[in-house]
Amino acid sequence: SKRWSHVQKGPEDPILGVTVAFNKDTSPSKINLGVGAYRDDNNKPYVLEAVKKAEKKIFEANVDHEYAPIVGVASFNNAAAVLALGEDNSYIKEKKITTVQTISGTGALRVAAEFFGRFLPGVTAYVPNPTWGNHNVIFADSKVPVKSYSYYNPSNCGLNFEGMIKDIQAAPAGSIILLHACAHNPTGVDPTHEQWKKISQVCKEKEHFVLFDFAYQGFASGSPEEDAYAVRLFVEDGHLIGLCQSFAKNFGLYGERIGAFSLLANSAEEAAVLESQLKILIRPMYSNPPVYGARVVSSILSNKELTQQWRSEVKLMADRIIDMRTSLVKYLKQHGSTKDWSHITNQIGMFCFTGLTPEQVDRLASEFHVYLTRNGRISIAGITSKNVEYLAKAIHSVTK
Ligand SMILES: Cc1ncc(COP(=O)(O)O)c(CN[C@@H](CCC(=O)O)C(=O)O)c1O
Repeated sequence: SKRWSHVQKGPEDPILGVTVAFNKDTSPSKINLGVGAYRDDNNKPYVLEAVKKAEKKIFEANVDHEYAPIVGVASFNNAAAVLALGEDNSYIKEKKITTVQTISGTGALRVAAEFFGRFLPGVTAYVPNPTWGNHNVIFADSKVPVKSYSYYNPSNCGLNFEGMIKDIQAAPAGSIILLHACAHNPTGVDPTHEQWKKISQVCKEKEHFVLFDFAYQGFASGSPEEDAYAVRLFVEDGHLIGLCQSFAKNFGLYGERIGAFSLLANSAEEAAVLESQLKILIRPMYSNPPVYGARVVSSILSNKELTQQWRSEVKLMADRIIDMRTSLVKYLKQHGSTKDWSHITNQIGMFCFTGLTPEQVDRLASEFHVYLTRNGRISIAGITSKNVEYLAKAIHSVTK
């Protein structure tokens, strides 16, 4: 039959497609700097000890496999909100917040976007330029108009703060402003504390709705509290924020698809109304979320020792990333590069926006078997003490 003959073959995803190309490469010196997934110094995925201990407890508890509620595992939802907002947050204490478990961070963003499409009709979402590629598509597929605000300054590989403020001020009052809470993807450039205060003030003046994408808590600086600085500042300043959380990177639970979406409200009654509509939205989308990842995260965060173990491990991951940044710059200099690579160590989190052109990126793949996204973003986690010198030589070769 000709039923599907009109369907066109689509392109690979710009990020996940890099792994497809990497897997096809047979060179022993190939390096994958594409997908933002942590690897240890042996380039292996890292299963946290805290996760292994939690899994043992879950196994020994002989749990069943019944459905979770539409909103997910309650103990996880509460733990996720407490981790982001803090133990003594008044919205949590007064139940002026609704949190639903989602299919990881992507699912949190999609549920949020679908909710805005229904209840903020015609309101435009503003995302940073550049941002995680999926942001634009998630809003577009949810029928939420999406535009960009200036964010990155290519001339110094830093923040275009003036441009960001100007664009946020120029957006129609009450727009949706998406902010990366920490470890901006793809640039690795975060506002300073002072700049966050100004951004908060401008969003308040314009009565914008602020949606935080919080995909790397603990992973950026090594401190979950430091990484929550912007989120907690905005709540302090009175913003009733939306919050999308991913537990993929900071708990190493990528494939378990564990995330959360929270909305702060004026009252417990309003929070309950919002939750009722979130349930109506989720039910026909995926009905209810998978329980395993929620059980692992809530087992860890409800246990002092496991939480302490997690904190030390997320700091270990963050510190290794920071070490690789320093090491890459050292070898670039050692191998004769005279360019300014200070942005590699100034930037924070999983990614570095190198400034490499698409043509230089193509050469790294074809001549040196080094794979990264064409916008010049590298996932630092793909760098190890064994391949960092080879990488530095390759980057120097294509940039000299
Ligand atoms: C800012 C941001 N938000 C949300 C997500 C969604 O992560 P979940 O796995 O759905 O929780 C990512 C993951 N971005 C990484 C991982 C690969 C991908 O999904 O693109 C990346 O950009 O490489 C992200 O970087």
